[in-house]
Amino acid sequence: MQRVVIVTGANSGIGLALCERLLTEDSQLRLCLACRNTQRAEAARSALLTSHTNAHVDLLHLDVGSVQSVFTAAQEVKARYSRIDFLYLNAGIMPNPQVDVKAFFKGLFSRNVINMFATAEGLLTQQDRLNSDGLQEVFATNLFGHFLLIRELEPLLCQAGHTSRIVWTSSSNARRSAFSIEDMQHRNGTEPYSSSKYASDTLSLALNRHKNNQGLFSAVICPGLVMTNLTYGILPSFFWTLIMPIMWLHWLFLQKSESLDPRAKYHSLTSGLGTNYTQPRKMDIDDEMSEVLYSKLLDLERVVRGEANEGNAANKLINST
Ligand SMILES: NC(=O)C1=CN([C@@H]2O[C@H](COP(=O)(O)OP(=O)(O)OC[C@H]3O[C@@H](n4cnc5c(N)ncnc54)[C@H](OP(=O)(O)O)[C@@H]3O)[C@@H](O)[C@H]2O)C=CC1
Ligand SMILES: CC(C)=CCC[C@@H](C)[C@H]1CC[C@H]2C3=C(CC[C@]12C)[C@@]1(C)CCC(=O)C[C@@H]1CC3
Repeated sequence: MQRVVIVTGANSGIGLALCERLLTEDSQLRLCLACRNTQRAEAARSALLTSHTNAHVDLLHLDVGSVQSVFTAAQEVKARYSRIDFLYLNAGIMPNPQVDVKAFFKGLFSRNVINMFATAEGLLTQQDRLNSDGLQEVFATNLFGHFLLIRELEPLLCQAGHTSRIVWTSSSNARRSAFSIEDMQHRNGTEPYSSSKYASDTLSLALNRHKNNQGLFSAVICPGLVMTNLTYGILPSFFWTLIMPIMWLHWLFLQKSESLDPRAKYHSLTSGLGTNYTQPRKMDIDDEMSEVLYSKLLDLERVVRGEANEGNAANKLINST
């Protein structure tokens, strides 16, 4: 049977590389690129069709950071497909990143140096803002839009006798201490990216608890450090060339293993000999918090559905979540 795969943020970076790989693994796929920028999406589709001439590649307009766009895109998906096999939740932003250079040099000579290179702990802050729905942009894009998409697509994801999978592109930068359940949108901090990625790890756990019995399974992956538009937004490309030898040395310390566990994040790594492999690592998440987050997201979903139906002002949202 032809498998249906949807990838958000598929027009560049990791999303596009993933699509390339998926078509190499299974040329019969029905692959749907869910992107907000139509021009870039078309360019991505053409590039994929150049290397996979007979592939079936669809385009879907989706701005995952806009509630209305998610609802419209989900309607379109339901009209096009009767089920979804894989939903890759990959779109993500890190707006206005700032590197704390002082902390970097301090970290370089500390015992925490390996961890610093792997997770950027203490090094990176961002400037977030409210979007037109009245939500924090990073939370809305990296987490909530994807949550709404899952909720809207449940009829296609939870089908009797069929297994569907959700895969979140998380990050080693996801950190418990950057996330507060009282402030899930991260209105008050300076690490919205880290917070949103921790929230997706936690949400994945709750989704597994609530949906496994309906045939829906959620997994979290960590791509490591990849040179994309996102990383070029942190440092210019010549800087990356300069620090690459240090970054590469870090990966030499990583070892190989394999399993499948809803509490593990699957890290994509490269050994010192250049072999690529995946390593599951336990996530710092717990059932209780994942349950609270899940119910808070459901509350927020009810609010935005009310907003979408009534067309009310965004201010209500800000006060109620
Ligand atoms: N690069 C890295 O080292 C790491 C990246 N990641 C994660 O990988 C994922 C992909 O990022 P990466 O490939 O690096 O960076 P890119 O900036 O190349 O890709 C991000 C993708 O997300 C899309 N996107 C952003 N905002 C929206 C939106 N509102 N609606 C729809 N699509 C949107 C972008 O589309 P557009 O062209 O329209 O902007 C683009 O296609 C992200 O979730 C990121 O957090 C995780 C760990 C490390
Ligand atoms: C000389 C100087 C100022 C070097 C700074 C190095 C940092 C810019 C990198 C060290 C670890 C990197 C890292 C990321 C960004 C760049 C670093 C902070 C990510 C946060 C990028 C996006 C992710 O999702 C995870 C990455 C972890 C490691």
